[in-house]
Amino acid sequence: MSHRILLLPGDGIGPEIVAQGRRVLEALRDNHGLDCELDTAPIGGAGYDAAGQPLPEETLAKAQAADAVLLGAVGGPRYDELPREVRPERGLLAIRAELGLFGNLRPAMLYPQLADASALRPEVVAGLDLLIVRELTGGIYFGEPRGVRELPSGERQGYDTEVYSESEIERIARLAFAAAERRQGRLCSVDKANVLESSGLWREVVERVAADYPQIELSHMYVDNAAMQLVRAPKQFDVIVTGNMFGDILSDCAAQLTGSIGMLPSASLDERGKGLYEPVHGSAPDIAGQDKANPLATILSVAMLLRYSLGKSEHAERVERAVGQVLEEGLRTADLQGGSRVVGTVEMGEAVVGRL
Ligand SMILES: NC(=O)c1ccc[n+]([C@@H]2O[C@H](COP(=O)([O-])OP(=O)(O)OC[C@H]3O[C@@H](n4cnc5c(N)ncnc54)[C@H](O)[C@@H]3O)[C@@H](O)[C@H]2O)c1
Ligand SMILES: CC(C)[C@H](C(=O)O)[C@@H](O)C(=O)O
Ligand SMILES: [Mg+2]
Repeated sequence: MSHRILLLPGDGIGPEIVAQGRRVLEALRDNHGLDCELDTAPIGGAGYDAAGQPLPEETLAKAQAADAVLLGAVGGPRYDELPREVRPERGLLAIRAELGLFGNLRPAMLYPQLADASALRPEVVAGLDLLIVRELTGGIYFGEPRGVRELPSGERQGYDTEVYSESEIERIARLAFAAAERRQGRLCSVDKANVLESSGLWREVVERVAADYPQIELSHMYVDNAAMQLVRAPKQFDVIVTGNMFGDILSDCAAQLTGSIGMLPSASLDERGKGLYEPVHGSAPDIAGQDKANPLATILSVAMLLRYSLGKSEHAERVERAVGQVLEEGLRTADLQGGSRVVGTVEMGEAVVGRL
């Protein structure tokens, strides 16, 4: 059966890095028996330019029909002054919501070859392997009401609403407990239960779900402490489960532990395991169009796509091994310290393809 994979390059460095992800898929198809068909559609600013909407209807229809989606990144200064409902970021939020992608897996793993590329001392990060499970379709990103209103004084006030229902908390908790079962068996739930009502309920529901996973060691941590602990002693974590906004922030923080945000892949999954895969980083307008972007987060997202949506773990391991090998050989894009040779986006992609 041929697997239908939809590519959504997006904006900024998105097209450059997705082009390298595409080459990896094509090489697996042509040389390693991966049966797949690739299609492309616009999203974000590119969607707005093509169809006046950050998530054109045709793009959504193609995504719904695909077995898996690979996305680059969206957004950029050209679009920052648009009304909020047509901003590129809204397209990304809409596709996550429309496809029901509530479970966002963001692994942060340090390749041993990058131990000296981290902003932290090698002994603090050596062997780092943690997984952030971020709730992706709820919380303050989607809560109503929100807007900007005028107070009686005439002053304007912006407001958003953090909301989590029991069922939303329960399903992300179950995903995280199941992930911890396949790993080291430790789960840390991150919240702000000392202040927020929604976090109080979050903690209560996570505790309730824990009864079904007696073999998992569950702990709770406030988000401010979690940010500090991630930098102080990141190896204490196995799996972290948290809400949408806390997960967004903590995953950028965890990215830097691995050497660069250009190294972090992610998978966003629905109830049945269908998924969208994307690097954790954004469209990096400061380096777009210069062949400087690190394509490895996107290529590692391809590996996650192969493993989770296509059930092709051997192909996934082949990709991950090839990434390890190019790093071992000393190749580095400019965002990564160390190594013996700085290469551009295209050359890094070619090198990975050459080691598959
Ligand atoms: N998933 C997404 O599509 C996504 C995620 C985050 C931000 N954004 C959007 O991207 C735009 C820029 O946001 P930002 O600057 O806050 O975050 P960013 O992640 O795009 O960039 C932050 C810094 O990291 C660098 N960087 C990011 N990815 C890199 C890569 N692959 N290789 C080398 N360096 C890399 C950039 O050059 C920049 O210095 C905004 O419009 C934002 O909304 C999109
Ligand atoms: C661009 C933005 C909507 C997005 C988010 O906040 O979820 C990004 O930062 C991410 O981490 O995927
Ligand atoms: Mg983010």
